[in-house]
Amino acid sequence: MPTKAYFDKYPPFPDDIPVAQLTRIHLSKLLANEKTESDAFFSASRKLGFFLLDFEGSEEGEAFLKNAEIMFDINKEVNETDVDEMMKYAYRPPHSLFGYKALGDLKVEDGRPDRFTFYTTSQDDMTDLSKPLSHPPLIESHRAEIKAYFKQAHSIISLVCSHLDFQLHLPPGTFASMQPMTSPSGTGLRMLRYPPQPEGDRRTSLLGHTDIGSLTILFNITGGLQILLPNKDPKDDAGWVYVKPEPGCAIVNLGDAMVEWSGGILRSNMHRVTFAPGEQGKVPRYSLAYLVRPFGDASMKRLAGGGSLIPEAEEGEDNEMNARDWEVYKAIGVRSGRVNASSRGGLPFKSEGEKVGVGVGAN
Ligand SMILES: O=C(O)CCC(=O)C(=O)O
Ligand SMILES: [Fe+2]
Repeated sequence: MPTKAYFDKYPPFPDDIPVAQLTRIHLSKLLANEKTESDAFFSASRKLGFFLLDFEGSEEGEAFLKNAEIMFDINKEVNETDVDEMMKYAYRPPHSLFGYKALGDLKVEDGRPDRFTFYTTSQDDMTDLSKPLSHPPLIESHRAEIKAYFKQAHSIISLVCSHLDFQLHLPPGTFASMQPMTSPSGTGLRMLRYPPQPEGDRRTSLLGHTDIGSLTILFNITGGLQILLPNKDPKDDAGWVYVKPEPGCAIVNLGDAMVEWSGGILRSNMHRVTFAPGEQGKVPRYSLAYLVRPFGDASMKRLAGGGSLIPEAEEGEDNEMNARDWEVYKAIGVRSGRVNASSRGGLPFKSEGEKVGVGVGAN
């Protein structure tokens, strides 16, 4: 989340509600290759698939926080622009998630409409890898800052990936090579706005899901994000707990691509957004999600072999699709209700070089 100055603009998160216990990982310690921090990061990536990444105390991290604040300012303005104007830039799911999503375009679990809007920019577009997409003037006038944000976020992701390589005994650069900035991908920066909900009619705004891509860096200031605790039923409200936003930190989570590549060792955990708790529920909620997707032609097969700790796939177990086709397949499945999202991965794992033969997707 941005710095304390931005938190001070909002009512406080209540201190008397249960919250998820996320491990706090420090960017500065990952940059310094501290083994205990790397181990803690890996453990959180397997057990919960969510952790807090603290940017304070690192020059790179603090520059990123500053730019995140600029993104929050843009978020507020773009999502508060007149809806008729924004509909000129509407997104086109399932093939493109870039652009504007109007209020209520998606459904929550019980079939009622969602309660949020978003505007998503494409990394390829903003870094000049693809031909420019059309945007409202506000976004056009901030291309330089958005491009800088993509570069900063991608550099952080590459660092996280280098620790995954180390932990899984993969050659350096393996995970980063699945999502370089130089190859076209569906990677985007999503600016989300959740209007306050009327008292007496409060419910889920964004349905429970796992992220399709590899990694997400999420900033928010007010609460509302909830994660499903491991081994809990998504239909049971008691299994969902709020994540408390912390100044100077992002919430980082792993997505389904990581489960595919790691043969189920890494975890992609269900999460959803509901009304913000306490006084925070009375104000609009903004969040900022950098959603990393593998490059379009990337293989979704396991990164097994060559001494890695990832178990080899059994006959027929490997995912034969490339990332582009797999993402469309999954997006259509989720929208049509063919696929019910569930937390995946976090499977048992032997770190002493002895591999365990386990299937992908078991919970
Ligand atoms: O708005 C949030 O806090 C979460 C957004 C999210 O989970 C997503 O866009 O995938
Ligand atoms: Fe998500």
